[in-house]
Amino acid sequence: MNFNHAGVIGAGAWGTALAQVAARAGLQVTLQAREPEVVASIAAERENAMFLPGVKLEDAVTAAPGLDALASCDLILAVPPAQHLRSALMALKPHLKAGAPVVLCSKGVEQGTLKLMSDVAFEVLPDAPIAVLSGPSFAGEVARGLPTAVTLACEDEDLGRRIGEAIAIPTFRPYWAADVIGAEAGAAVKNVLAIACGISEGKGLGRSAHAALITRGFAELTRLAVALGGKAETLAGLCGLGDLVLTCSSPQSRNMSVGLALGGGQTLEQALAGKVSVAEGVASAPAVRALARSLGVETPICEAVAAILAGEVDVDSAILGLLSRPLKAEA
Ligand SMILES: NC(=O)c1ccc[n+]([C@@H]2O[C@H](COP(=O)([O-])OP(=O)(O)OC[C@H]3O[C@@H](n4cnc5c(N)ncnc54)[C@H](O)[C@@H]3O)[C@@H](O)[C@H]2O)c1
Ligand SMILES: O=P(O)(O)OC[C@H](O)CO
Repeated sequence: MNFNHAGVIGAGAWGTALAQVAARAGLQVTLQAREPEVVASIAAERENAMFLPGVKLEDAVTAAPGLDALASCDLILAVPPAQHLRSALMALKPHLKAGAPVVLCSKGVEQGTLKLMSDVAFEVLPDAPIAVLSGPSFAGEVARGLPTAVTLACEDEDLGRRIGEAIAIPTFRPYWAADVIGAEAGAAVKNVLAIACGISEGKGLGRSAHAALITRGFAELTRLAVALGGKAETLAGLCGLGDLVLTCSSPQSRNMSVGLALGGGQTLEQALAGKVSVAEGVASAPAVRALARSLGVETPICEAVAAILAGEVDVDSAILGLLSRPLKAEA
């Protein structure tokens, strides 16, 4: 089956950037937007002024308010915030074309159930082929045509390859993989670690601390992913190390910027005030902590972030706690 018409659920920054990529790859694209003003601004100005201002959208991108508009799509890109994926897929279900693959692009763990995005999708859409797209990719950069590469994970590797080829353009290079769980675990945990790196930066702890945090964070991320059934080699790729390095290294990251604000002395409420964009690590941190504990996996950095966000500990005490941990072998 060739893909001709992509439907994108969620016209936030990333949904809009992916719509742009798919259109540049030659697909017709229907972009479902919850906000009437987003539908209107795309129709009138060819721009998503609310979530991705300054990017002129390709003619092949059409915005629509309802998921019924995706009924003829042969490829779905699901891009709502992670905590809303379940409700979005339930709303999609009556309109989903038989056999159309659903590519999960949200990064997080569902609160309450502690499920990865693919577990949620398998529950809601048991008959749909599922894939995961993840990797180092800031929406603004991708939409402006700056280059990157991502992981396209699908248990059916031939389908993963065909989806990857359908949406690839020279500046957006999907590499396929079979390890869906590894790809998703990397995506969810890196957002929590980016908050930690932001805090370190906001407190002025220096470049050495930053590098040490990324490295020990990568060890946590890999341990948890492997305990969930992922492969360590997947986490060494774009959806793990690649995305971790990006998100932990730039204030363009919403997650890192929340950490920067916390490290600079703001409360979580102040750090999130006035933001239209989602910082997924805030919602995922308690879920990642609970998931790791349930599996007996040590994740001290994620634990510290979850405790700070929950107001259980202040930033300075959390840092002291991490620096006072017993010394141990590195590997
Ligand atoms: N922005 C990026 O650079 C980027 C890159 C890769 C992956 N992602 C992931 O993509 C997902 C979406 O992020 P984004 O940056 O596009 O979002 P965004 O912050 O730009 O926009 C928020 C989105 O949430 C939607 N929304 C708000 N409340 C909702 C609800 N109750 N139900 C359903 N949708 C609701 C809005 O309509 C909007 O589409 C996240 O999981 C994020 O981690 C983002
Ligand atoms: O802005 P963030 O922190 O949500 O990160 C965006 C992307 O996930 C980076 O790959």
